[in-house]
Amino acid sequence: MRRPTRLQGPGGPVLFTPERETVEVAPGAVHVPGWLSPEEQLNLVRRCRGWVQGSRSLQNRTLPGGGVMSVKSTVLGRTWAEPWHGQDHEADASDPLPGDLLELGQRGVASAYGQDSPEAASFMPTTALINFYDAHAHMGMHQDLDETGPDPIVSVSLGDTCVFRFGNSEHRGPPYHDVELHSGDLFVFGRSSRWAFHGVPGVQTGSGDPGLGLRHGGRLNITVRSLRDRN
Ligand SMILES: O=C(O)CCC(=O)C(=O)O
Ligand SMILES: [Fe+2]
Repeated sequence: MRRPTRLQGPGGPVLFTPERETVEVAPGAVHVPGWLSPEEQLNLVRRCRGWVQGSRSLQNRTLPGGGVMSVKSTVLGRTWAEPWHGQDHEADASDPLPGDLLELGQRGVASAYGQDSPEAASFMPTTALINFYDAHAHMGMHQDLDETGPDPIVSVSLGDTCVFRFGNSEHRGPPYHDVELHSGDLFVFGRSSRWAFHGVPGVQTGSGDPGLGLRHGGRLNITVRSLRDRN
């Protein structure tokens, strides 16, 4: 877990960042750097390529207020009751979450909160959201409110490094922590941080390993979630 990471500036020198260690950024919000091995990252990128075909292609979604997101997204597994932000396939409550993602989510919770934690025993994810960030994409501060239950959100990063802004549960302004998420990092937020505002102000273009196979660079983010019935 404690290994130094290297950051390649676009066309610039290789910068050495300090050792990165697991940090509980706020109660219940845990950053685990270097969680996935390079091989696991490569496999996950390959799997993502298969998952985002056809009606599940990555698209710039329209927000309920009419704005178009700069991030391209798709959802796998169980979807929200209403067609999701312009998702063009019918919501299907029986869609199974791919087994690799179910297992990824459960492993993530166990790594962040401990194998013996209540969350590790009970987390049964139903849904995964895949986000793709190109050089110009960002995500504004928001709460993840679509899942009504208290289950944690499990987030995995692949490709370019980003700044993940993790705020408070009251409003979208400061105080917040800016956390660098590198390829292979895990970030889990639940418990009293479950409703914290968070966002991605930007990605460091070209910082990802070209060997990952993201043809034009960019960042993939997978969040594994548990969608409960609203009533
Ligand atoms: O890209 C990320 O790291 C965060 C994504 C996110 O917050 C979301 O999809 O709700
Ligand atoms: Fe979110």
